[in-house]
Amino acid sequence: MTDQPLLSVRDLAVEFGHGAGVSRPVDGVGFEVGEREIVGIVGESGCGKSLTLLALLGLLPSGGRVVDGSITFAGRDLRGADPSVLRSLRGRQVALIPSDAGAALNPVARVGKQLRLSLRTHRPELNSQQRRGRALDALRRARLPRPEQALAAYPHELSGGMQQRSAIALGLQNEPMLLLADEPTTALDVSIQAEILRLLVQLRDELGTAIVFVTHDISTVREICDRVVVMYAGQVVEQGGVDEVLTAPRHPYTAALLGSIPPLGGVPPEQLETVPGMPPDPAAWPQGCRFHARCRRFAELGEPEQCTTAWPGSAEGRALHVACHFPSEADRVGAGR
Ligand SMILES: Nc1ncnc2c1ncn2[C@@H]1O[C@H](COP(=O)(O)OP(=O)(O)OP(=O)(O)O)[C@@H](O)[C@H]1O
Repeated sequence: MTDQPLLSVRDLAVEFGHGAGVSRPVDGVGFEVGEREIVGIVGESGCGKSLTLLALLGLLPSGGRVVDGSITFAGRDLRGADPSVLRSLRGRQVALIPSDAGAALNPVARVGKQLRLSLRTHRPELNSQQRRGRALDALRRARLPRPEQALAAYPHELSGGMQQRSAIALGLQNEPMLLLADEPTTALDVSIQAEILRLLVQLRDELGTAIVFVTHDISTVREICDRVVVMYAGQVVEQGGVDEVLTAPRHPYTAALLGSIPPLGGVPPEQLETVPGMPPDPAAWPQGCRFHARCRRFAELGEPEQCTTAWPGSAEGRALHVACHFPSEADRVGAGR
């Protein structure tokens, strides 16, 4: 790995709306991704994970805009980049795999045609025979069992798992440096989910592609990621190496998320605890630590005033970082809720 991270995001903020109706669902997010690294972004629904990914590629939904921060990819400033630069980057150096393969694949075009069209855009130097060969290679790499048949198939003729493998092949055939995967397995059966996760790790090992993996399920982070970024209410509350953060979470929110998944060995789903309460609204973020109203430690400590008045710090850069006024030194799963 070089000294410079492949991707560096600092103080990223995204807003929607205007005047009194403004909301800021991403509010000061910072993290880095090194070459060949798999970084998981985890947090409950609505905490800003997807918008963070979309902002990196200039793909925010209409009305959304980046209002603060910097995005540096392979030494280039992406925040200030021209839309044409971002367009040529997408699919060539950075690929996005959405949760629903249907959104990545065109339903009315055969898989092979879609792969070849993308190659024609990003690799104009290849002739049609080379494009076909390369498309076939991409499907083989994505471990489609009958790649020739898949080339000739329409997406609806493939199973959900095979569609997702085709979407991964489409994303990876140009050998991008970075793959952004937004909940890439949620639409799939549990056994297929595990296969797709294994596939992503294999592809990183074979091609050296760094991966940012967005999920609300912290157990998948444990399986495939090197580092984890925990988001809550538009901010990063804890980040660091997976082993460190997931075995000894320092932020009460991380501990609560870990308490809401089955321990290894499993318990019946009805006995699982979720994080009690609801996340706040991005149009009216609470003052101080945004988690305080749901934080067991805040209650146990007698509701310290600083938790309700002061944001506990920023979580930037690679170093293990926790944004809490009262972090655990060596918390254990569930102990900090
Ligand atoms: N198009 C939009 N206009 C206004 N606000 C939006 C828009 N899209 C998202 N938001 C707001 O941003 C918040 C974060 O959305 P985002 O999709 O990034 O969450 P997420 O963490 O990826 O959740 P999930 O796991 O459900 O996908 C949402 O809760 C919503 O309040």
